[in-house]
Amino acid sequence: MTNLKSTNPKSIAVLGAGAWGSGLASIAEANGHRVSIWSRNGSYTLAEVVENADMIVSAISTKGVREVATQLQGLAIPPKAVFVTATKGLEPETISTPSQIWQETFPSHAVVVLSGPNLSKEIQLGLPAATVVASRSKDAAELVQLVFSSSRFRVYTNSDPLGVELGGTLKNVIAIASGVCDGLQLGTNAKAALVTRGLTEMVRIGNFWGAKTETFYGLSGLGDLLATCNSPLSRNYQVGYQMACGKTLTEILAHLEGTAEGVNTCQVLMQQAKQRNISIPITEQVYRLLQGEVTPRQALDELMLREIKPEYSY
Ligand SMILES: NC(=O)c1ccc[n+]([C@@H]2O[C@H](COP(=O)([O-])OP(=O)(O)OC[C@H]3O[C@@H](n4cnc5c(N)ncnc54)[C@H](O)[C@@H]3O)[C@@H](O)[C@H]2O)c1
Ligand SMILES: O=P(O)(O)OC[C@H](O)CO
Repeated sequence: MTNLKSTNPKSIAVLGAGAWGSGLASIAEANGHRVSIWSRNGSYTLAEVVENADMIVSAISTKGVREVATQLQGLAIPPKAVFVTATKGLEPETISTPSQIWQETFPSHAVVVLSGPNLSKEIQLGLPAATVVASRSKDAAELVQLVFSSSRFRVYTNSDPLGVELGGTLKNVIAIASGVCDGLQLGTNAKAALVTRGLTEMVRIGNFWGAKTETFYGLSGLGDLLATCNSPLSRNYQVGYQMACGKTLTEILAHLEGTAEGVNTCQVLMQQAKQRNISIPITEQVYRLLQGEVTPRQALDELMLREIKPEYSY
């Protein structure tokens, strides 16, 4: 059965040759598109890669997004090129999401967020997965949907780019907590409670910033939360798991393959929560753990012994 729509081959520039940039490049290439990849250490220049691009896909870690966007600003970008961002983080200085950085830098271009339960190692193995592409431009989201959809990668459109982007970003902190939960062997009940209350925390922060509640119950929120909180393939989960096993954050990060965005996201969220009086108790304990202020067991006790309260208080 093949009922996937197709589109003419497009020129796709992928920025970032890490795990996810390479994964997205492979999906687009397998769908017959012309893909060129740029990375800091690669042999092509940014100008060469974006020349004639129909789509510019960024899978750069948060820390490099503004720097690369600024470098691109001085280059000749095709006026109709669509920007796609797959980064899951927040810029500490501005609290901007990656899509906000791209939109601010390229105000006349459409920007699409691509986010979902997408552990790149599983996708490399050809295992089935689904994702979400979200934009204020329906046409741009539908174009990105066509470029990436395949029998192994099901792509849904969504009109809440902020909610989709925050789902992928905020779940990283809860994934660190889930790694701790498994590392301490706290059991399935504890994990269910943690992930469910983690989702409540994500909705609370997301609503504060203007994202829609229902987006967090979709693939880019709950979906990504389930994948990341249950898989040792997740780098964020690994940070928590290994801390629960007694390693220090410095030791873990020194050997971690790729980027665990949740470490920085947690700091940004805590600053915001303090300034704006938002209750994010799980994030607070992850923050204190990462800072070395509490042990994993003390963090657990702090959460369990909080003042008792009603379940819903968004
Ligand atoms: N790996 C996954 O399974 C996965 C899935 C979905 C989303 N993501 C998100 O995608 C982003 C990238 O993840 P990854 O796993 O590919 O990470 P990675 O560490 O493997 O790759 C990061 C890439 O960003 C580049 N980069 C970092 N700083 C830069 C700078 N200052 N200038 C230019 N380039 C810079 C690196 O060179 C590298 O190419 C993260 O935000 C992550 O949360 C990852
Ligand atoms: O390895 P992580 O923890 O960055 O998670 C990767 C993706 O975000 C999963 O969707």
